Amino acid sequence: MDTVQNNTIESIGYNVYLNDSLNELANFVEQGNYSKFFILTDEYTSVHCLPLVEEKFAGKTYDLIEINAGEENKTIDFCIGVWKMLIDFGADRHSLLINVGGGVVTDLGGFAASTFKRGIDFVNVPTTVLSQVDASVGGKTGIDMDSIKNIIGTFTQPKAVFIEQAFLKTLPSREILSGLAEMLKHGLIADADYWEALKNSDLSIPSTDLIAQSVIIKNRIVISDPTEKSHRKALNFGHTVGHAVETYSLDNDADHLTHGEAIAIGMICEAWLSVKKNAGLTEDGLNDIVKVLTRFYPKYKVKESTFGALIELMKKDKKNEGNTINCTLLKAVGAYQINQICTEDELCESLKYYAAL
Ligand SMILES: NC(=O)c1ccc[n+]([C@@H]2O[C@H](COP(=O)([O-])OP(=O)(O)OC[C@H]3O[C@@H](n4cnc5c(N)ncnc54)[C@H](O)[C@@H]3O)[C@@H](O)[C@H]2O)c1
Ligand SMILES: O=C(O)C(=O)C[C@@H](O)[C@H](O)[C@H](O)COP(=O)(O)O
Ligand SMILES: [Zn+2]
Repeated sequence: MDTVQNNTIESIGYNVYLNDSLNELANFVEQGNYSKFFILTDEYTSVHCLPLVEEKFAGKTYDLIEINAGEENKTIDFCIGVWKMLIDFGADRHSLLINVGGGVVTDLGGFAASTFKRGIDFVNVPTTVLSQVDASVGGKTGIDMDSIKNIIGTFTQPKAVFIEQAFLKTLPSREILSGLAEMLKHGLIADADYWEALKNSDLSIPSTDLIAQSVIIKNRIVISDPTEKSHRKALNFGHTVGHAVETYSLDNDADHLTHGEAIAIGMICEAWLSVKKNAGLTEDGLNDIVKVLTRFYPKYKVKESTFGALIELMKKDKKNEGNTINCTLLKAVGAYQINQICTEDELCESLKYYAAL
């Protein structure tokens, strides 16, 4: 479970396949006893990634469902579109949905499948770094609504995940960096050696070994707490502030932040809070985190006039209980503390710290 064996990582009732994984997909499709196959893509993955998947379909028929690319389309409207297509194409309960894309496709596709006819099987073929190391694994499915990230969703595990490094050749470098933010998060919450390795690696296209290390860290945490009652909140480090900044940017900037860019900002703020609130992280640890994250990610202008709106968004975070804002902080590089209540003033101070860097 904690290692890669035969290019496979075992999760909760399903396997994550690495290397040669599209042949595993072909086997899965061949042996699965499914009545119909559906492939979900977005407008770019249908061009760049679908051909590689199609090669493995060798004669099997499938129906293609395509959504518009981008976070702004991770909505109920596109989900309804997917449900309608499933109905029109005659999907039954023995159908399989194959999500080929980044986190938007795997989140929305997983949600559509987990609710269609009360749930049909789905598998993920993640095509971005972010979806390979994070979104495709662990069973969080969902869509955004009313400017709240992932507010509607389910915990439903895929039947398998097929990670193929070849997809990353066409991925823009900004998207590679977006996924790197979640990899760095995995180091920060759980593995200081991995954090060091990432700092010193060529990350233009992350190696399958680094991707596997991230999946192992995420998978270990998910297995311990699949529905986020406690320790899974570790995977949300950087996301209290990060999701607020991401949503704000989505609603206000023409060229909005990627998920990873926003989480990088959130990780700086929440690392600062970790020191400020004596969670354990040292000043040196904070400086190291800031140095690394500001090297990878361009500075984003967070204006003080937006702090109020950002706090309102943080109040809607799913980790909160009652009226408090609940963060995951760092005990050290490689160790976390969940359920750390932060006041609005503290959160504003952390944003000021980021803004002044
Ligand atoms: N469920 C989870 O556990 C989880 C974890 C992390 C993030 N997420 C969610 O994932 C989403 C972000 O996912 P993402 O970063 O993959 O973004 P994304 O799905 O929007 O993909 C980014 C862009 O890359 C394009 N693309 C995808 N693969 C490509 C390829 N191989 N070549 C060329 N272009 C390609 C897409 O069309 C899109 O334009 C967010 O909604 C986030 O909330 C979910
Ligand atoms: O898998 C998890 O658990 C995570 O929190 C991973 C995050 O990187 C991811 O962005 C997730 O979608 C956030 O979930 P949410 O419950 O905060 O919406
Ligand atoms: Zn994330």
